[in-house]
Amino acid sequence: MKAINPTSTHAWKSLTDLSEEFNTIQIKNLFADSDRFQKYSIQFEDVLVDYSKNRVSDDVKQQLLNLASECGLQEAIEAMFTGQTINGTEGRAVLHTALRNRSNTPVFVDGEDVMPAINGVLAQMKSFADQIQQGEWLGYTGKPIKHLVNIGIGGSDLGPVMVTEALKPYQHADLSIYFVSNVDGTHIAETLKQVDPETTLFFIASKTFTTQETMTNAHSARRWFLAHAQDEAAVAKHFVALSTNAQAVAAFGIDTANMFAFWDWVGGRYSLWSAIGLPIACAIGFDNFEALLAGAHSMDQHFRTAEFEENIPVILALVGLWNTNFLGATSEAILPYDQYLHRFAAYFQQGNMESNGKYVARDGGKVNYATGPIIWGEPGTNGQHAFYQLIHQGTHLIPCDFIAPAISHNPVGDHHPKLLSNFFAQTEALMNGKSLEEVKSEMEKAGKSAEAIEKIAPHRVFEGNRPTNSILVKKITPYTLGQLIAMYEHKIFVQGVIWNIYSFDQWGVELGKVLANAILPELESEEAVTSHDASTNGLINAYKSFRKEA
Ligand SMILES: O=P(O)(O)OC[C@H]1O[C@](O)(CO)[C@@H](O)[C@@H]1O
Repeated sequence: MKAINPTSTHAWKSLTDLSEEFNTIQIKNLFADSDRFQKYSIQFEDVLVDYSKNRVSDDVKQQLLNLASECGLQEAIEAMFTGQTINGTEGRAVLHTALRNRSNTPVFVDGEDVMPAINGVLAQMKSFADQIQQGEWLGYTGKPIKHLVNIGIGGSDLGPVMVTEALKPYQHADLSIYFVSNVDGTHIAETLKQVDPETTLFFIASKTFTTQETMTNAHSARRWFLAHAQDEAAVAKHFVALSTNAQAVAAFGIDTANMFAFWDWVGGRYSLWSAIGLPIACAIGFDNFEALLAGAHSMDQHFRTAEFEENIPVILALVGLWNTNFLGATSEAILPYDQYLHRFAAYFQQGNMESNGKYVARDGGKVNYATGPIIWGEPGTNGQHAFYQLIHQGTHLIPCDFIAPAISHNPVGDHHPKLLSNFFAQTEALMNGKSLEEVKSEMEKAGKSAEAIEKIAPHRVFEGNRPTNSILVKKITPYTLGQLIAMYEHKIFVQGVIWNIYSFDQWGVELGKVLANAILPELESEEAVTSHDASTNGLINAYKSFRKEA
């Protein structure tokens, strides 16, 4: 992959010039072009992406496309899909696309086709998920499994949580699923209160099988289980491992026959397509898991082959980059108008921020431009009654992605048209705003006094001109969900390429882990610590003093 400082490109300079005009240009005025919606929206199968409500013109779009070319995007895409070592700091390929490569064409890493191994694990997953779904996998007292408990954190948690929540309508009626991630004992304790050891299956999900939180929760689950089962041999019926580390799985006491493998070229936050997806397959059935893979594969094909100007992930990435690097946005909100997608923003908080939250460029120098934005969001309409105030009238420019299905899984009364009317209204309001004149005239019509109008009217003005993308899908199915996830994954990839950073490592999470491991033994004794700065010493010593009263 080319290592190019994007600010040294011709396109970056042109975009900088254009940004002077586009910092103040009114999006609503751009709609004087009656073809704007057609020109600035892309439909791929049942996914429609409308990016027309952005401060984007033909010139801006052209320069963004030039930027992508100058930064070697096409070569970078091919490098990823063909298994080249694009994770430069860990010396690894990045092949979540191979995990869902339904065309089954060979994909080589170091001269070896990875597809047979992928297909082998998928077959193992199918056989296991079928047994769970059909009530054939029996616990130590001969009863079928009813409760699925995934123990994992980060990428070994967020993907399966988000997908099983999003696809709840597809979940087997006799199965319930729980997720334990936090090392806070409350998480495992409250979960174990809800399940029965005779009918519970634990998935210990960890790429490394060394993560402190996961191992601590896994040991607690094992102790709890053995306190009931009183038989080590029963562990094999109730614990499976999803990992790349067979040695650590065996050391934990899980038979490697109950291990579902994946590989170092699967990044944690891109791993739901791998064995990490086993709880998904068990909850919604393997056919539905395969449909999820197929949806992602279709988006992969679109991403790899569509012209950049008609390429959804590329366009979303470029528009996001325009907002971040040229129009001053520092965060992006993901706002699904679908209750089932309530963990979607949290999922991409890791996906995006762990990938592109980096200030070191590929050559080891410090970047001189903004990289990954802060990602956040909640489902509409809840967010409207919480933080939309700031999006509409705050001092920060916050580009928003609105996501909604046209068809609800729960067509109760008029809930869905009401939900969607809010979606459409918000994007319109964010763009159009409301002028002082409009407010004054409304207040006059409502019979307000001149004094009240003078005092209150400015507070009721909306500047508007807030950029939004609208992503409308026909229905949230396993297939379309796979498409949406892959769409955002590739958006992150494109931005990482242009920002000239390594999107697939996560060194920034290491320091805190190391320091916590150093502090843990210091918490054992009651003696005051003096080994840190005054604040950290003070806090540790206050903790030791408070806990005496426990
Ligand atoms: O699957 P593992 O190895 O337990 O790691 C869990 C998570 O921890 C991280 O390494 C961050 O600490 C994530 O990238 C990863 O998804």
